[in-house]
Amino acid sequence: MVDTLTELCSKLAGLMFILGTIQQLVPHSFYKRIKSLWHRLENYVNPYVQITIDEYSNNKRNEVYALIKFYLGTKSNKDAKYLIAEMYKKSKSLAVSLDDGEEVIDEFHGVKLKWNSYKETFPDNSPGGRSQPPIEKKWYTLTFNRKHQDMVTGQYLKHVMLEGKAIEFKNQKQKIYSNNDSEYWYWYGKGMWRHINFEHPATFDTLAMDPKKKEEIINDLMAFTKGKDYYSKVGKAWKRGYLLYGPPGTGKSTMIAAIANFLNYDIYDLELTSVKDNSELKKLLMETTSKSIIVIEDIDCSIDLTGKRKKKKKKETTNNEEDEDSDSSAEKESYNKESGKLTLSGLLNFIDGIWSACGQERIIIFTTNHVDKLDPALIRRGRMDLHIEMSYCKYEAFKVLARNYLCIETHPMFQEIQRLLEEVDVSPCDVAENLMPKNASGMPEICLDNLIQVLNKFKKKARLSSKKNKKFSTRLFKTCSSLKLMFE
Ligand SMILES: Nc1ncnc2c1ncn2[C@@H]1O[C@H](COP(=O)(O)OP(=O)(O)OP(=O)(O)O)[C@@H](O)[C@H]1O
Ligand SMILES: [Mg+2]
Repeated sequence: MVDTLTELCSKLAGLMFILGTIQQLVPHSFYKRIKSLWHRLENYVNPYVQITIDEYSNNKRNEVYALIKFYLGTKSNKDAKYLIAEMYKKSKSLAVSLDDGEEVIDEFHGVKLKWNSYKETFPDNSPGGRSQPPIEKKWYTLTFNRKHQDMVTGQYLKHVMLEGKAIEFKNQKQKIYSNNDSEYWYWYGKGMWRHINFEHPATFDTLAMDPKKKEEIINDLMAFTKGKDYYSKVGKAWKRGYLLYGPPGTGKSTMIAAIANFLNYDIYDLELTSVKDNSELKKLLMETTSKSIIVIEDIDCSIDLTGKRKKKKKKETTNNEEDEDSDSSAEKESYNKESGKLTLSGLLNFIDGIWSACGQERIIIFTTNHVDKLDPALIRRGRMDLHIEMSYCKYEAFKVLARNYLCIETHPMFQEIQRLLEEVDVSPCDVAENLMPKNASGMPEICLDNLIQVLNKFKKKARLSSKKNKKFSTRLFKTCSSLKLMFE
């Protein structure tokens, strides 16, 4: 069969030569007719088109090849007999791909497409190359009928790329980035972000909080990830802001880890105190990727934004231009004229300025222990779309912790714990700490009893401090009354 085809091709090449000669001898219109007849004959004999995708192009790894490899990995399980399982450096699990010489038939919109995998090895003839292992050349070919060429190049290959990217993303290990000190990247020429693999075990299942609130957050996240078309329809950048607030140890950082694991997003942990000025903040933002969470922890401690705003308000008041709407005043501000400083307006631009739209699918999270200290402009809806209060541990949250730490759903001692949790403010962190088995026996009763004792101590402390507060306020009241009498 191959021999016959080779013979046919050489005959067609001969005909081509004859056609070239005819072009010079016959009138143009006649030549055009012969040419169209020729094309029809050519399509009849060989109606197939073949596209080759090499593993390397211009000495660089071809990204398209890598994406096709991911795509074919999912298709190959049904058709191909010989597969290769590989563990990529960046991958969470084993990736399966076609072995050399294998073939897969794919179908798209009812059209059959044939993929083949090839490998060739040859010795390295470069100077000193003899001692090196042989050079490997790998490539895929995609064969399809010529009449589907537009569909294949227009739609099918786009579909393969998108699917390949989705599989690559799902398999990729998550990373957590932290920003380098500006001097570090200036002098050492390193990037602005440093990263390590992110391997936090927190999930929404292990997060102790009110189940209704948890469901709301999960629904919000799911709507966000599926909202590409919606965001573009309403003309909004595809990003969402969350403000997590609450006392220490209530799970704000744990929530961030759970969100990252739920969405499989990378985390950019932005340390504002290491950022020199607004332009550096802008550069940092531009270096973040899509499908990521930008986190600013303890935003109230990171930068004295409120102080600067207060100064401005004072100035405005003296000018008799007091503006009650702090939000709009913040947006207008170009105060401080302190170019070379990180300012509130810089941060607001970071969140929703024009350059915040330079990537897609991004979540920005602020955490704070003191929500009342924050400038209203910073956390208004639209910037921080969802305000999530992480509160003290109540009974529902305790049950999640008991399941996590002791593997129990219920216990007779739960009743007393429920009663105590209604009376005292204790963080999930403190509850979790007391549920951890402290000896080898790991008996749940010991841990629960331990927790009850601690809760009782909290209760006693709370009672004492409320008594002290009462005494103090009575004394204050008395002093004020006597002062009032004196002045009257
Ligand atoms: N809601 C929670 N669900 C599960 N574990 C929690 C929760 N809250 C706290 N923990 C446990 O307590 C530890 C501390 O919690 P975390 O660091 O998330 O608190 P935080 O609110 O970020 O505190 P801070 O305000 O001090 O930063 C976590 O490692 C986790 O084990
Ligand atoms: Mg924290």
